[in-house]
Amino acid sequence: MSSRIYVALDLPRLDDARALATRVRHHVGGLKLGLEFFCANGPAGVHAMAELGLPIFLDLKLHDIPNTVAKAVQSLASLEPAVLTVHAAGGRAMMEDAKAAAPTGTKVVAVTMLTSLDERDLADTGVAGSAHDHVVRLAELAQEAGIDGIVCSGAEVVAAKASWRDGFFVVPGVRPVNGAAGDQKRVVTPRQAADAGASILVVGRPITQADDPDGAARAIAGTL
Ligand SMILES: O=C(O)c1cc(=O)[nH]c(=O)n1[C@@H]1O[C@H](COP(=O)(O)O)[C@@H](O)[C@H]1O
Repeated sequence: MSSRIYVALDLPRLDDARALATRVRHHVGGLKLGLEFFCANGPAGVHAMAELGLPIFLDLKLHDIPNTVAKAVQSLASLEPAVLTVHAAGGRAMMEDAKAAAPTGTKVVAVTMLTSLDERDLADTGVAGSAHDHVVRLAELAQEAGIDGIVCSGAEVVAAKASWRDGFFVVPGVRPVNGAAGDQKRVVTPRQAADAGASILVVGRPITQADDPDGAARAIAGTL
């Protein structure tokens, strides 16, 4: 079985992203390309990374009116990403239209509550209640909208999965024991994410900023 670890290549330069991916490719199951990479390199950069032969997770976190998101998804369709993100806060119709516009082989997953936020941040945006309840509510909405899964922290996977057995659960905010959290607030270890039932673990800086990215990826894979 291929690794559940997707490395987040949050780098602006194509050459750097390609070099890093080439180093860690035997310890990861896919490559996640996000806003930083896409804004700098565009669709051509995604095509270039796809040549490495690993599944591409295109993390653009689309969030706009349904028509705009659907048209954006159509514009990305030729890239045929394995996974594509939208924001669950965009609502049911936006998620339905995103899924309808996506290629059949692309999993559309909705970001529920960013792992960089805690309950105080949630309150600041006018949302009362716990992170747990917020994620479970948005997971239900995503499921009703007919998309493939959600992005949430490892702490919420078990609860969200209880009513969505075949959902696809993406867990970022993953840190090895004693790893620096940085801007992430809801973190779990790779082992905790895997045990909770994550379909994919997204790991960025613990690999990309390591002195030995290859060794770091191998070590993380070895804990699963
Ligand atoms: O959608 C994501 O991938 C995502 C959602 C979320 O809630 N939190 C989150 O950190 N991410 C992404 O996951 C990656 C985490 O990177 P590191 O914190 O460096 O491991 C980044 O590329 C984020 O954009």
